[in-house]
Amino acid sequence: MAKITETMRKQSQPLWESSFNHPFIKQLSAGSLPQQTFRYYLKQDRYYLQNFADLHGKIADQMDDPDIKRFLYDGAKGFNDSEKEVRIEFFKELNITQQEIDQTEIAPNAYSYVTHMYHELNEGTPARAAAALLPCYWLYNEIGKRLIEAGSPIKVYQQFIETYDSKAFTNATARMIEIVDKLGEEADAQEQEKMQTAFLRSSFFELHFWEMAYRHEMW
Ligand SMILES: Cc1ncc(C[n+]2csc(CCO)c2C)c(N)n1
Repeated sequence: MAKITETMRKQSQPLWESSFNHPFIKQLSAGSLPQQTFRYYLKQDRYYLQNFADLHGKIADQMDDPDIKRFLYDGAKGFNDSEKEVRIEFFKELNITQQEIDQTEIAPNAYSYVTHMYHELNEGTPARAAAALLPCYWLYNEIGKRLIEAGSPIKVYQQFIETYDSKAFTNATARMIEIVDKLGEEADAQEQEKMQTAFLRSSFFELHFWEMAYRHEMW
């Protein structure tokens, strides 16, 4: 039988293709993405990343397998240390002040995405929540791999691309795929379908995250 992540990846292909071809990504690579748009993205992504780390911990609490537990706890912590450091650097380079951060309200799509992930955990199961986390790793890794060759003429955009093509990040993505496959094997057919839906919805919110930033979406 096909691995559950193979099915998920196939089902989400049209959404992922739209992410690869989104003007945000095309312009990030070409260097023509307005800095204001990238600033907007970073400020919104801050909310996302905080909640993403928090969710890793909450899902880990509910996992039985000690290796999976450790990976997820490390993921929550690893984000706090390394990815956050990169972001703090971006904030400095783009003069995003603490005051500006404090004054930024979470935008509709970021709110919906985060709410979706908590819903999968709180009203669903840890396996569905883990499936909801996976596009975050996997889509960004595929974007990183696609963009790395051409790179970007803008320094911060280039740094952004490099973050997601790194060996450490590629390994973390592979491990997260393995985890979701294992949880899929342990699930019955109905639960597998719910995991697939959780993955597909996150893929939708990933696509709309670019669109949200591109349009500077507001309530
Ligand atoms: C909307 C959105 N989706 C995915 C990522 C990428 N990302 C965020 S945390 C993490 C895991 C480990 O660092 C990854 C891959 C992002 N930044 N913003």
